[in-house]
Amino acid sequence: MITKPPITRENLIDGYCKLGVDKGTKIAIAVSGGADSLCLLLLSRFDYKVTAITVDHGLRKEAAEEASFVAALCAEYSIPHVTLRWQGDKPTANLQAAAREARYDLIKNWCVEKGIETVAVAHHQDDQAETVLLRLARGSGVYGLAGMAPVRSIGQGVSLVRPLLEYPKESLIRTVKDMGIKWVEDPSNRSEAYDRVKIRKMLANPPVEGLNAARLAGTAGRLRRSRDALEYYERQWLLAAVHFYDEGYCTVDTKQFKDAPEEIILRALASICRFVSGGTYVPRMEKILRLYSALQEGEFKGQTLYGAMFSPLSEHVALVTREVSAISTPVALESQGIWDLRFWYQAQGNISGLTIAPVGENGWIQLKNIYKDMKEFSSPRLAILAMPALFDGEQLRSVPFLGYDTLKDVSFSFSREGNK
Ligand SMILES: Nc1ncnc2c1ncn2[C@@H]1O[C@H](COP(=O)(O)OP(=O)(O)OP(=O)(O)O)[C@@H](O)[C@H]1O
Repeated sequence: MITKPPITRENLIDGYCKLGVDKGTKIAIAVSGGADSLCLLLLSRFDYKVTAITVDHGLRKEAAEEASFVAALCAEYSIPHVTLRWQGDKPTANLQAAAREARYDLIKNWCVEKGIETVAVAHHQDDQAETVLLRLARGSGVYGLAGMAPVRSIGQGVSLVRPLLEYPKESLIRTVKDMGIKWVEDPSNRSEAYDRVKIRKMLANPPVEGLNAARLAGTAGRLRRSRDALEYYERQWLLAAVHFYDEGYCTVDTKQFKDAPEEIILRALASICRFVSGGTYVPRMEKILRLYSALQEGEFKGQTLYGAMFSPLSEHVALVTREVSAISTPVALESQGIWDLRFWYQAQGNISGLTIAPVGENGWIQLKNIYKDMKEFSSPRLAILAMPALFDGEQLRSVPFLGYDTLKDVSFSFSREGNK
């Protein structure tokens, strides 16, 4: 039996420190009201400037009560607390994943507003072990089996940290019990409708000796190091082979495919797709392999993957641009927002009636009528087609990246979104 380390204030400080979070830092702690997140909150409050955040997803009738429970507990301990609500229509498919994404988004936006750069969540060793088994069941490789990251960016300069990943749930419960604190039990944690719950039950009675949470989490830790090493070499390859442009496209030197390990190139291609299309997904391996062989054979004119389009630019250079048809239809311009998941913008002045859309063929024709020589733009045509532009109805009014602007009473700025 592997002994379980107790979680104390001191070793939590060590844990935060390993994740690059110094003592005294402002931290937002995501607190559901369960034993794990209460443990994290109550042990962090002495050495960090903590604010507790509870998200009410509006999906269970008890959620509002749970948020009030956390608020009351925080008031008792003089800890600042805020409840954020997930408003608007909820999807019917993949509700759990959508709720998680919405939760991180709400928390991130709140942190950006308050100038907080660190969000802590209370995932623990048992969660990590379950994640590894779930991913094994889906055929993951090194990247997935490395489990949940101890630290990762969630965009706009905000990091998500998981300082409890090495601690078993049992020790967190023990700590909260010792404090004499009650907590909330989420009923979905028991519902056998979820694969995670089935795996949890299996781990409570492992069919093979050694198939326990500590071992599985240990394996995830080792694979995380392997993954870090692969990412290091992927970055080196990207630096040598790819030129990324702020306008949201890139060029790839296909000569650099030679001699590089396939794993590195496949990962790099996935990163390129994410950069160009703004998504956070990892494209399916078979699809990346198909793209890779097309690139090697030089047969990739207009080949698309996850909203990124690959086209030959010259003999050994591939141009990767955002697939215009994958961009949603024009959206009304607001005073600030994120467009196409790729660009963050801010607009001031008389913006009513204006929309944002890609330049597209319509905008291109209008640009051609204005500029006699389109070659004066350094970006290739396919990249220009996907650039953000402002329209008044069908009329092109501004393409900030090209310096084209007819909106005298509107000031406008674009930058790449978050960490991309
Ligand atoms: N409603 C919530 N409000 C604030 N924080 C939450 C909420 N739900 C979960 N969290 C945070 O996320 C941590 C993990 O919770 P949980 O395992 O339920 O979430 P998840 O990441 O969506 O789940 P899964 O483990 O299924 O991926 C909690 O310990 C807590 O820090």
